[in-house]
Amino acid sequence: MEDDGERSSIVISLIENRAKEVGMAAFNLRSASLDLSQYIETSGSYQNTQTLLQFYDPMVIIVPPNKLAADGMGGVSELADKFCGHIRKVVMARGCFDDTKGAVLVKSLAAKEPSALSLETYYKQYYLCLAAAAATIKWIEAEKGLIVTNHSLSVTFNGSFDHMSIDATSVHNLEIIEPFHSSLLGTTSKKRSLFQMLKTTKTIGGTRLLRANLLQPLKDTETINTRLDCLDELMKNEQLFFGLTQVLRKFPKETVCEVFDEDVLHARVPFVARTQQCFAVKAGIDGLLDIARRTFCDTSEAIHNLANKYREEFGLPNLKLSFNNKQGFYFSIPQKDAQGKLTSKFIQVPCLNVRNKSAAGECYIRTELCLEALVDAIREDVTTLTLLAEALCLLDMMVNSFAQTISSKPLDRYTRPQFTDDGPLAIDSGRHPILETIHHEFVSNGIFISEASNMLIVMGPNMSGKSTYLQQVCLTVILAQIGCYVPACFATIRIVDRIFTRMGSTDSLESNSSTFMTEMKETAFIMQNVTPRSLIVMDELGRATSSADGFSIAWSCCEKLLSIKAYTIFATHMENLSELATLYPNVRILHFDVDVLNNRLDFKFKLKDGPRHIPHYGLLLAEVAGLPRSVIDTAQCITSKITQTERKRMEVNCEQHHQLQMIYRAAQRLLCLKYSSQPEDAIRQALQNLKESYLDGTV
Ligand SMILES: Nc1ncnc2c1ncn2[C@@H]1O[C@H](COP(=O)(O)OP(=O)(O)OP(=O)(O)O)[C@@H](O)[C@H]1O
Repeated sequence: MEDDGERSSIVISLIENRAKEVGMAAFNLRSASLDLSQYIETSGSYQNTQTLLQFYDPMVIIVPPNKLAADGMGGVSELADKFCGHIRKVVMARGCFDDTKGAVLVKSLAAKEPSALSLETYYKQYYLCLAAAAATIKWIEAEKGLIVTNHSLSVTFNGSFDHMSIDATSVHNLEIIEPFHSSLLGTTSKKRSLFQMLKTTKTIGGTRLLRANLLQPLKDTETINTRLDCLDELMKNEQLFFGLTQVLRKFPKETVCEVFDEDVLHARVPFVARTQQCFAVKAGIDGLLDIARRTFCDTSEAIHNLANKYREEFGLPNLKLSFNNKQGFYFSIPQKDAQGKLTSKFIQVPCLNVRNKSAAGECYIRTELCLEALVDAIREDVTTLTLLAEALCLLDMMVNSFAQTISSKPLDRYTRPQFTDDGPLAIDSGRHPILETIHHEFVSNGIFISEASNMLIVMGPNMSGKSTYLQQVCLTVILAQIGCYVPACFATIRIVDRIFTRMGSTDSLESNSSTFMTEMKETAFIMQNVTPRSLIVMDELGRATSSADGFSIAWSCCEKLLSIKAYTIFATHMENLSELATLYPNVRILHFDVDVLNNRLDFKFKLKDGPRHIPHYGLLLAEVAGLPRSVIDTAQCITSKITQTERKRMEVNCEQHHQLQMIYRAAQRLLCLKYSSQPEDAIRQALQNLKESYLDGTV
């Protein structure tokens, strides 16, 4: 690769969509590498993009032509201007930002396809950075005469540097933005998503910020804690909370609507649109505009009066007064009515029409002048205004969403979470934030997962609450990392940098994949992208193929995940998987408590320690679902024979490894005490208790 001795060797392309999602492609000419990033911009001043630009310090920034965003913000093009003191800005036509071409280029040029794009769906999801890649490569080829040969480019994909990354599948599985349309709880009522639950914001900016935060929670403990401090203050100081709620309700209206009339809306019907445009600026702002507006109203009224007069005078009840942008007002009369009745008087309409049109034209010109004057007046303060708008959006999210949600629950239902960099993920009496609002007797469950015990295997019959629990833990972490209280008595969270989920079992017709292939592709994606700070939840991995293969895949995936420090929760029906705990002391087995009464399962939804064998729960549930008795009897016979020998072998194994497990459990308790904020006396006592239970063999 050529090095022309320039200070920087990085070429960046930037593009954004209307939802303020930004795609960036950073090409390093020296190292022949391409970094792709795509993230949602959470601030009007493009803080995320600025951080990345500072990080890369590019020599060229390529942007599409400037187009004011819907909210009047300048967009990435204007941002590039800011950075262009010493950097060259290049504007390339939108057509050069071609995501399909970008995807083809990345696939063919990359030495190794970036694992983050290993699923076809991710090529669709990350279309913006692929569009940026197409523009970057085109510019490099044309301007630098540099041709990248096939399979030689090192391509990496980053989400955003400062945020937790949640892939699209997990956003769907966790029902963060949209709920599944399921009939959970035996009702057909539409379940809400986390976004819908929290969407009590009052401004569009606040709602957008909330959505962006849920899709990209924070990773920076300081910012999260600052938000939580604000929330503490709001929860303590009722007057402040209600005061801010009131002010926020009025604020945007008072400032924005000093000049413009808030009731004036965009309209499609031509005459209504013309009227709305004439009345966009409030009366009293511009004298000449008021006069032009009066003329417009007078001529419009005169035309309507004339139509009424002609109807009566010439006996034309079917005379219709219409309007279009080209002709203005015009009469239409059915031909049979018009014959022999029309006189030259009808010519008067065009005269009124011309006056009406010119009055509207005058209104437009004056309105534009008012708009320019307004823009001039605020131009100097635009940076301050942008910051103010950002602060207002944040305040809207904190007050109207977070504080409002928490305060609408009974006292102490939500608590402030704590954070560590390498401590456990510990939640006491956690609840599912959405299901607990629907289900009045929702049973709380905790979690303790640490580096000494970084995998939980959760077992239990169907319908015992496994999937709900997995979703609950992830949603709690997300809530904590956006700076909100969480539905639990206590929570301490190791900052999570990625959440991965493998749940559900739907075929992907779109990508022509079977249930099993979809499952495997998603699992491969997790294995390739997992980091030591990830939280992984897997629901019944390996059930979509033959039981032996499914089991071996589940087992080996667990082994792979155990070798890194990521925290994994694995829900399964495969009882044999509990044997992992006999080989790996950092695996902990839990089960959902269920009683069997008169051949019926009584679900307790309470998570308990250790494995528990419930004989033939699948058959019991199948019977409830209506499978014929004879079929159930035969199945019962077969399954007893298979499981008897298997159970004996497992029990022997368990006993042998009891001692090792005890050591690990003691280590876990010690780790817990290390991060405990209890007074010294209490910790001494806990250590003493631990010693005694260890000696008794009851840890
Ligand atoms: N903690 C809880 N408290 C009260 N009800 C719960 C709780 N957890 C789950 N439920 C109820 O149980 C139903 C089934 O839960 P869930 O789907 O999580 O079970 P599952 O064990 O994953 O089942 P399967 O193995 O068949 O997928 C939920 O729809 C909910 O109504």
